[in-house]
Order: sequence, then structure tokens, then C-alpha cells
Amino acid sequence: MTVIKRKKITVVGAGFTGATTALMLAQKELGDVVLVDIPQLENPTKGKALDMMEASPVQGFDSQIKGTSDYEDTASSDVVIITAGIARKPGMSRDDLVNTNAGIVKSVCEQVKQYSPEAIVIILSNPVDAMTYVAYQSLGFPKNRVIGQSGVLDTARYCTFIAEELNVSVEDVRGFVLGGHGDDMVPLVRYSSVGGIPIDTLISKERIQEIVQRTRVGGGEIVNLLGNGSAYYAPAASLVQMTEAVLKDKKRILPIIAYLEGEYGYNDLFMGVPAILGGGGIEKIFELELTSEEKAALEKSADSVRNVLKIVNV
Ligand SMILES: NC(=O)C1=CN([C@@H]2O[C@H](COP(=O)(O)OP(=O)(O)OC[C@H]3O[C@@H](n4cnc5c(N)ncnc54)[C@H](O)[C@@H]3O)[C@@H](O)[C@H]2O)C=CC1
Ligand SMILES: O=C([O-])CC(=O)C(=O)O
Repeated sequence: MTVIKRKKITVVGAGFTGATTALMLAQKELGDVVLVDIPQLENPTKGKALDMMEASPVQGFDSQIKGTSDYEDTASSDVVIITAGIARKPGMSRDDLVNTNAGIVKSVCEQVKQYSPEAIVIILSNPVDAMTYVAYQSLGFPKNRVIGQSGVLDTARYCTFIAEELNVSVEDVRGFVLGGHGDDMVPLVRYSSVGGIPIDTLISKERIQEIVQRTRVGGGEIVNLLGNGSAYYAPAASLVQMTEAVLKDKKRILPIIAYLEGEYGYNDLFMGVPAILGGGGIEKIFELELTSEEKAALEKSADSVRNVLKIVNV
């Protein structure tokens, strides 16, 4: 008899982003979820998972959520999401996290490689463009199976601000953010619209520039408000959208961090670009025609990513 098995999703790091992601994945019944943290935090990790399971009768989801520090529990995962690492506090940049998190991401990837060699891996840990590179090197997986999260979140912020500006539904806003996940990211105004109407016909140049700038420092805005950590609801929602695109082979066109081999003129670099995300992971990267101004902005963003890579020490 053929038995159809549920998908298995591992979330490494059971902190703010990891725990929120685990709950959202289960609520959407995308698969069974294994939530992993370090041995010293095994009981709190088990406690979070059990607490989520106890929400399942109320909310009516049948996904299982298991908390653990043992990678054997993660074996043969279809998707692994890595949120392990430290988060920034007010006054810090994402790049300040680089060497602590590079060591953590590398050690996590060694376990992922051993226990889930066929998984598609999505990285959240910051600075995420560089951490996706570290993961790619540590995993040794093909480039289509190593994906970083930045553009879905940055685009979500951008679209939130546009919807607010025009007092329209967020559902009707389309936008794109290219480049690295830092203050030089490149929201593409020319490719932004509401209900198909280009935003530059509806919002003044000055206001658009303010929205672009607010998007670029959107992570910092939340860090300053929270005071003791960084954003987690919208980052978790972004990870869930990417995971859903993979597990349901939806072939969504999403801005994601991909390994570039000539695209946009870049080589041996992970950076945010629009791509088709489906059952094969990154199935195709789209190369948009850019104006000279947009190209210069992308180059500045690529430089910032390269500069972080220069100081990675693993
Ligand atoms: N790329 C993006 O768009 C975003 C990235 N981030 C980044 O995600 C990371 C996590 O953020 P939060 O969840 O808010 O932090 P958090 O501090 O709440 O949670 C991180 C968790 O990772 C765990 N951890 C540390 N080393 C580990 C290891 N070797 N194995 C397993 N778990 C380990 C910690 O014990 C902690 O529970 C940070 O680096 C943050 O900057 C956060 C939001 C958005
Ligand atoms: O800002 C941070 O440190 C966390 C993050 O990447 C974001 O929320 O965009």
C-alpha cells in the first residue's frame, strides 16, 4: 500500500523568528515541524513546541511540532530553515553579527548536511547575504537548494508603506526590492504598481524617495522600537511564503537571495534577485533591464555585500 507522508520542515533556532515561523508553518499545515536549538535550551525549546501543539485543537491544525536539540530528529527534512544566531540591538548594524553568526551557521550546516542531504535550505541569520554564502560553502549543496531570505521581507515593508500612503489594500500593491539586505538595498520604483497603475503616477517623487528610504532602514526602525532584538512577525511570514512556494511547487516569482554566476554581471556572490521558487528550489533567476541609475545603486549594494564577505572568518 502506498502511504503518503507529510512533508518535514526543520527550523533551526527557536528564538523569536524560529518559534514564530514554526507556529505559522503548522497553522498553514505545510508539514510537520522540528524546532531545534542548542542543548542548553532543550527544555525551553520542548516547552515552546508543546505550547504550540496545545494550540492545535483550538485552531484546528494537524501538523506535529517537536522541540529538540538532537539533529537525529531532523533527519530527512524536505526544507530546513536556519534562524540560529544572535540578533542586533539598537546602535548595531547587521554586519556587526558576522563572525559570531558565521561560526553558528557553519556548525548548523554541518548537521544539516549529515542528516538532510536532500533538503532545500533557507537562511535567515544575519548578515544574511554573507550567511547564505557561508551556508552554501559548508553544505556543498547545488546552488538551487541554498536560498537566503531578504527580498520577501523588504518588499513586504515597501508594499506596506505604499498601501498606507495611498490608503489602498496591501493586496493590490506590487513591488520589488533588489540587492543586499542592508541600508543600500534597491527598491525598484519603476516596477512598482497598485492595481497595475505605476506608483510614480500616483505619488510624488519626494514621497516615493521617503518611502524608499524608510524601506531601506525598515529593519532598524523595528530594532529601535523593540529595544532588545529585531523583527520577527514579518520575517517569519516571509519564510513561510518561501517554504510554501517550495513545498507546493508553486513557482512563485519572489525576490530571494541566490548564488549569482554572471547574472546582473556578478559572479560568486549571493544577493537578492527576482527568481522562480518551486519544488526545485531556485528554478530560474530573472534579469531585469536596469537604468544606469538603478545599476549604480545595485553596484553600491553589491559592494556592501562583498565588504562583509571580506571579514568573514570561519
Ligand atoms: N534575513 C532577514 O530578513 C532577517 C534576519 N534575522 C536574523 O535572524 C537571526 C535570528 O533572529 P531572532 O530569532 O530574533 O534571534 P533570537 O535570539 O530570538 O533567536 C536565535 C536563536 O538561535 C539559537 N542558536 C544560537 N546558536 C545556535 C546553534 N548553534 N544551533 C541552534 N540554535 C542556535 C539561540 O539559542 C536562539 O534561541 C538573527 O541573526 C537576526 O539578525 C531576523 C529577522 C529578519
Ligand atoms: O534588522 C535586523 O537586524 C533584522 C532584519 O534583518 C530585518 O528585520 O530586516
